[in-house]
Amino acid sequence: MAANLVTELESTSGRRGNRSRWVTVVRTPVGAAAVIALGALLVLAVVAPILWSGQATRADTAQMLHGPSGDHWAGTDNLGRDILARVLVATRLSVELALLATLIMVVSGLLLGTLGVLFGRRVGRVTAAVINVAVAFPGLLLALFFAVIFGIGTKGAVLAIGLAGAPSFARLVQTLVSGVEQRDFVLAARVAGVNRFRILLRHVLPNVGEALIVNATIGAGSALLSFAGLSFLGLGVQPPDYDWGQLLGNGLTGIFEHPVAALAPGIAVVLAGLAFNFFGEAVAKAIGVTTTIGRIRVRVPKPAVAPDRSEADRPDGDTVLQVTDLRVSFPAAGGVVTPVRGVSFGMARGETVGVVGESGSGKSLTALAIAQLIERPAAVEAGRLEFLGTDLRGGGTAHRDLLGVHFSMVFQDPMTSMNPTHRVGGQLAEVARRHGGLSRKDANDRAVDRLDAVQIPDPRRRAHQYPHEFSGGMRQRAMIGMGLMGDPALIVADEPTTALDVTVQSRVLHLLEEIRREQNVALLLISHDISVVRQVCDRVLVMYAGQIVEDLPAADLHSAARHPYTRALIAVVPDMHTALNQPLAVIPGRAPDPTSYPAGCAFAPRCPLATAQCRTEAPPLETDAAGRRVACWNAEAPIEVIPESAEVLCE
Ligand SMILES: Nc1ncnc2c1ncn2[C@@H]1O[C@H](COP(=O)(O)OP(=O)(O)OP(=O)(O)O)[C@@H](O)[C@H]1O
Repeated sequence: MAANLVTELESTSGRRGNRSRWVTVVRTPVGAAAVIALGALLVLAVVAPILWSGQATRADTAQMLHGPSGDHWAGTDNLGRDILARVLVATRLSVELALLATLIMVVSGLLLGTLGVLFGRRVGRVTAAVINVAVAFPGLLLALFFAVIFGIGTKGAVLAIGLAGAPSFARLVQTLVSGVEQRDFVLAARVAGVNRFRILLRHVLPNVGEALIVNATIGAGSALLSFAGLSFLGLGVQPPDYDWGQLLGNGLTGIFEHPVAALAPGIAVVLAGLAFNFFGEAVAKAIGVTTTIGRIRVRVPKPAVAPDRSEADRPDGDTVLQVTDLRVSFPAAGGVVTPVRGVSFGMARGETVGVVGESGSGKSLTALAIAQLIERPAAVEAGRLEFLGTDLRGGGTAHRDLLGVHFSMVFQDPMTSMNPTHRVGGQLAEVARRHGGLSRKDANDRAVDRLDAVQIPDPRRRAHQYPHEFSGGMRQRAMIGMGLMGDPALIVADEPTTALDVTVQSRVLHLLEEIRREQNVALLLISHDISVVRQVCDRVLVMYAGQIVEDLPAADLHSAARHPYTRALIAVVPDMHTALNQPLAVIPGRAPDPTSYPAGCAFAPRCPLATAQCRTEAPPLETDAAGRRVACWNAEAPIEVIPESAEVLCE
């Protein structure tokens, strides 16, 4: 409760903080000047042609090339037209063209930069290579190149400047998008079966939008300057139309006799460029602290939600998941690394299976492979990979729908599991709408009901809040609620409590256990913490170096673990008898890197029982009469060896 309160206070102050940061920016001299200048520029662009176009086009042969006077503050041009009026009137065309070029830059940059999200990594890599080549050319050179291609004139210049800016904008989009793409809420949306286009629109772009807008604003300033440059060179706006660049070019011909004719449009270009740039910089500064990719702010997420499906829709039998010889590989410098090497296990309805092992043992990759969340260039292979009787190998929309409805995933960090830009209730409702075809109202009602089911107080009000308004434990419970929007047969929870404090941890675990019991859902709980797994699970899979080395009932962990690695994991858990004045025990040595697994048993270099056979021959995972599995040549070594080996292992 206290934790919730603190987080809520922090959240509220965070929101207030965001608002006050904006106010602070407007109050800074640069921020205020940028806002005023940009506002004035836009107003001028609208009103100047209405007020002064007559004066700007009226030729007066008696007043040709006059210097500044009371009637003509900036003098007159070679036809006797008022230069100041022309500069003011040219504001509209100059700004319009700059904005148009910026729009082309943004749209083409967005298209290029998001191809990877829409069409997969391979397309993304090709696009990135093309962008990298394009970015290597100076922008002005590209603009001149395109200007020649599209022809001299306004249209050609707009296209040239827009397309010349596209590669660097596309690179920015790619960088920002790739930072969001692998975040848990995006993975959750993928598990929920949300298609790529919708993931891009609803989850990815809202989280990078502000940074893109800021950069587009700065880009508009650059486009304005580039446009002036092209018009100045005679490649942009052509008479009788005129913009600042063209006025500048005209003024420069007589700069020694009549410098104001060149200065006036020159000053206009510089001031307008600065207004856009400073505005962009000021906004960037305002949102820089909070925005970035993980920023907590306005709208929110997409969860793994889905509507009910009757029991009859499910395949027969008690088996929820069957995994045989699962392997996950990645291309690496020296060839291929395989951090998951032949994992096999099954799960029955209502069963709770824990997966333990040191960091890097392949626990998360196993879960991600089951959830179909591993993409190329990584490769997932399996002898069998069946969820509710359906073969998941090869992917496909049907599998996505099946996973979206009956599979749910709870990630480690409740802060990143939900999309910070959407309301919690909306995120829960999304998959119900997608998979169940529920109306918005029904989906929202179900979301409230599910929030209630995971013990979120005042669920109707909470459904309207954003994730940053929830405490860590509440967010994690909401994430679990998201998984309950459908009719889950399997919940995979990857370190669901690691980021939470101890009291909240036990509430979340208790909730998962309650759901498992009441709804007969299978639970795959991944954890570093063998004592948590022992409390919650029926069965434990012990992973080491990408393989299952032992599979045994959780109740037997202390009394009947046979693999020296399992024994060591148990031995290093502190208990009531652990001396508080001694450093905590650790398993000596290091787990092998996936790039260099040793021959024989991967644990042999750290194992006190290792023999010559262990070092040369990998032990098979053998099943005993009781259904327990172990991969160790010395599994039958007397159990008394545990305290002894623990001592050795915990030196
Ligand atoms: N995209 C990747 N490319 C190459 N190697 C990877 C990639 N993702 C994970 N690995 C490697 O695979 C191994 C297993 O990773 P995994 O995340 O499954 O471990 P884990 O047991 O879940 O560890 P932790 O408990 O720290 O999350 C690690 O050595 C990791 O470095």
